[in-house]
Amino acid sequence: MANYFNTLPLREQLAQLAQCRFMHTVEFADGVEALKGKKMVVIGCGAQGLNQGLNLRDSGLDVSYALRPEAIEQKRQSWKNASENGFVVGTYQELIPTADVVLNLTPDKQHTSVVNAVMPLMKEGACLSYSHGFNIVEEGMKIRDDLTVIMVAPKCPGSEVRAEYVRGFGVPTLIAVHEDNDPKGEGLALAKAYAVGTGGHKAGVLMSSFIAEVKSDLMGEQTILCGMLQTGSLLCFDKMIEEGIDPGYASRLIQYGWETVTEALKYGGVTNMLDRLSNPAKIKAFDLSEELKVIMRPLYNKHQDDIMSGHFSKTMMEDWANDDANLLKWRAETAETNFEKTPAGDVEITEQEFFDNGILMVAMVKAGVELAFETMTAAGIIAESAYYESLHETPLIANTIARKKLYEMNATISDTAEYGCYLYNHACVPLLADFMKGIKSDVIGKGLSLDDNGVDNARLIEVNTALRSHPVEAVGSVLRGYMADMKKIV
Ligand SMILES: NC(=O)C1=CN([C@@H]2O[C@H](COP(=O)(O)OP(=O)(O)OC[C@H]3O[C@@H](n4cnc5c(N)ncnc54)[C@H](OP(=O)(O)O)[C@@H]3O)[C@@H](O)[C@H]2O)C=CC1
Ligand SMILES: CC[C@](O)(C(C)=O)C(=O)O
Ligand SMILES: [Mg+2]
Ligand SMILES: [Mg+2]
Repeated sequence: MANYFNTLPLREQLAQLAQCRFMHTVEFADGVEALKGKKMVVIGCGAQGLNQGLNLRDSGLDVSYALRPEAIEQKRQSWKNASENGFVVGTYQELIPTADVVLNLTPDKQHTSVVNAVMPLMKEGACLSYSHGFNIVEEGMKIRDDLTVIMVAPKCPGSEVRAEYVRGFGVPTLIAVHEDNDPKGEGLALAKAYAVGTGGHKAGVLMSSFIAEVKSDLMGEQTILCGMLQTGSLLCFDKMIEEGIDPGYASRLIQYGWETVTEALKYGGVTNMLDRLSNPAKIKAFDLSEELKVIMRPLYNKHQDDIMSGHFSKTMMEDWANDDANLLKWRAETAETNFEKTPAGDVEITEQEFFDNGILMVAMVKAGVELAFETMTAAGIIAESAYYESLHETPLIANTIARKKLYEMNATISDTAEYGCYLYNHACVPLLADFMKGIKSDVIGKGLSLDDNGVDNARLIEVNTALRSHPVEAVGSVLRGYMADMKKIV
């Protein structure tokens, strides 16, 4: 198997990367009809498997779970997830031959072996679905000619796929049909019905390609979504301790601060997040973020370049072949960091205080969102896709940190995202060492504490104009217009 993307001529690579069309509500008028009465068999019952399955069943579809024998015999968590929720559970041999649609929701690392095991059992003309195209794009998996291959990729963690559905909404979703595998021309109808079944159509569906999804998903998760939040958490915590802030307060400010400041981002973009600060604090956050962008831009470019060239996937696959040695080591190291080991203190922080005392966190989010968006679009990824993979998903990942710190984030995201997050973190911490030397508790921990909130009018207008005219704000305000039913979290 060879990297599929790298086998394509440049013009085809560019065409696939640029594939992105926002789908209109009327295109989902048939609801889940294309899947009604069809047997959907999910392989794996983890973060995406369980939550997508619950939504699909609540949308009136027939869902069951095929698990590997050891998971059933040992009554593993996947078995508990499926059976305690009342789903039929069986082996591949029992369930795959009955399936009209097989949903491969196992970790990316397992896709080649899982697909090789289930493909011979799949009935003629059935459909194989993924929620991330790594196996097809980066590993070059070849699927039997009679099978339809689709992708329905929610742009958020599995827990939020369920939470948003239960709130009556959904999460933005990318759908695609693998052009090498659409023998009956029904891939799009199946993918649309699946997106409706998970609730995705209420938040916005992009008709994309396997390639555009993979190259943007990897970039978002490694940089702003997970890498930046992890790096920011560790650096901000250590700085506060160095500055004599109470550890319990510092821990709480970060653990819940990402969620609070990015809630403002979710509702009104970077502009609204910075508008929540006083005028002097806004100018300070803006200046810090401009400085951060200059320092971090080469790192964002490197991540995007390594993703495009296949270097990232090659090195991660080497780690897979080495029993995840790096992943497991980095996971254990993260558990030992000061931030992870310090429980949030029993101290009240008001919603506004998270902004006032977290100016650096706001600056980091702004810098990360804008850099990720700028880097993705410069690489040929369309603005809508880049928006979902940067600004839109950041609050959804921040929510996981509020639950149980970095542990929860890294447990909830895919192993692929977790691996990329550590790579970014290891490169970004030393990169920001000098910058952090100049940081004091006025921008993280205590707030500016000014007697006078006066600012220079011309400078404030300059900052406001720059904020509002960034391209992520333009596409964001259009896309958020489609998400009017989005529910408040904090
Ligand atoms: N995590 C997320 O939020 C997102 C994930 N995705 C994509 O969704 C897919 C699933 O990821 P995610 O939900 O994180 O996965 P998880 O790690 O949460 O779940 C994996 C499931 O697969 C089972 N599994 C593991 N190894 C094997 C194997 N060799 N054979 C069969 N089953 C196996 C596990 O059960 P057991 O070990 O008990 O057998 C478990 O139930 C990936 O393609 C990922 O990129 C897309 C968007 C977001
Ligand atoms: C942010 C990581 C993600 O891509 C996701 C939840 O969308 C993943 O792979 O987990
Ligand atoms: Mg993703
Ligand atoms: Mg991902």
